[in-house]
Amino acid sequence: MGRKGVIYIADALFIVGAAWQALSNSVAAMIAARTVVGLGVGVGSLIVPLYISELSPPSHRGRLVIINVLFITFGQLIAYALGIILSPPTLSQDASWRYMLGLGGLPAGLQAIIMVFMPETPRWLLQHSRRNEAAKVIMKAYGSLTTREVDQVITGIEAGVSADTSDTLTEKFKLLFSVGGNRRALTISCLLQGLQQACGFNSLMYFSATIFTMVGFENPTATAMVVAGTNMVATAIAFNLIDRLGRRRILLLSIPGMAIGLLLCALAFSHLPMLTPVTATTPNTASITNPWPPILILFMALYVASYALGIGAIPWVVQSEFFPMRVRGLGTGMATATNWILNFIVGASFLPAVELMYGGAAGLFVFYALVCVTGTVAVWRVYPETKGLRMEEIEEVLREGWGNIGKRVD
Ligand SMILES: O[C@H]1[C@H](O)[C@@H](O)[C@H](O)[C@@H](O)[C@H]1O
Repeated sequence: MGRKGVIYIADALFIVGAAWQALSNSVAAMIAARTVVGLGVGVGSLIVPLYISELSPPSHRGRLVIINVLFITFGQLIAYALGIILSPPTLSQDASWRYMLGLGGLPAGLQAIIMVFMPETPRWLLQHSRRNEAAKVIMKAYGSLTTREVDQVITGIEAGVSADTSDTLTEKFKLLFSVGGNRRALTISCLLQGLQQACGFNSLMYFSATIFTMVGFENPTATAMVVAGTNMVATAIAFNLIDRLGRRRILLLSIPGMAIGLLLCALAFSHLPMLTPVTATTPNTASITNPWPPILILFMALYVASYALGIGAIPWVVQSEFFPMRVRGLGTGMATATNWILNFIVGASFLPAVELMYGGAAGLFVFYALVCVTGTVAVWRVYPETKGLRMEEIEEVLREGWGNIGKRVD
């Protein structure tokens, strides 16, 4: 079917799911429709970074994968903006949510149209013995290469392809877990993806409007755009920094930065009279004279910016370049699954945790800060700097142990 085929499937799931949500008239239909969209999210978030990394020349791979994250954060910002624009009085209560959910199919439709003009990846073409087409795609994607250089790239890809196609899934699992370098690549990728979610960032993405209602903002959705906007701007900055500063250094600055931001948010929460998430349907006007709400926004922006500069984008880059070709599909699949499982747990536990935990939101943010502190130690222990290394050299670094930890490679 090819990588493009799988992208079309993801797009179809988004379009059908979005239309179904917009037209649904019962909770059961809505759950079914959201499940379809959920499948689209799962398929899309695995295949798109893989497509990008297989198509891009090694020197640009990291930054091109971050462009994908940049567009995700842009989409999140647009979603918030549409939430404001389409709400009553612009549209009636019933029409507003139908349009919001239905419009979710639009970017997928656009992507499907653009994909018609995009090539298959050289790797897939070589897997299907379409050498001439693969050479053309490489020429186009890599820029100016001589025929000899193109041949070299093809030989490199073919070596991986032939090993890959002859392995069964069980063999791949065995390879992934029994070969030290692969196991280490898997540990690091899953650790980073897990940390990206367990730090609680998406509880802000999903519930910041609820949080701002709880502490008394009159226009909580507009305020929540600060979170989505900061996330996008800082991801754009990460795009420029990643190859210059090095991933390890960025991570070891950004994760402690997040812990500080979270603790400061907890401090702000403890000074705010808060409604519970359940009763917070109308703003808590009692706290409007309190100086802490704007301070809370500032602290949240610090947390979000620290997140987006490092752990928000880097795990996607790492998983696309740490695995040797032979186990890349399986390895990136497991790391992506780790991301979404923890995303689900954080999303589903946020409201009950605020309600039930000691200290409410403040307590929960202290917990997230502890996750960040543990994460900093784990990254410091196992993540080697790979700045400026080619993918084969990264394999070399992880073959014997956790690599050149803490040493500069430039
Ligand atoms: O890399 C992305 C990005 O940071 C998004 O803002 C976040 O919502 C996703 O969970 C994450 O995977």
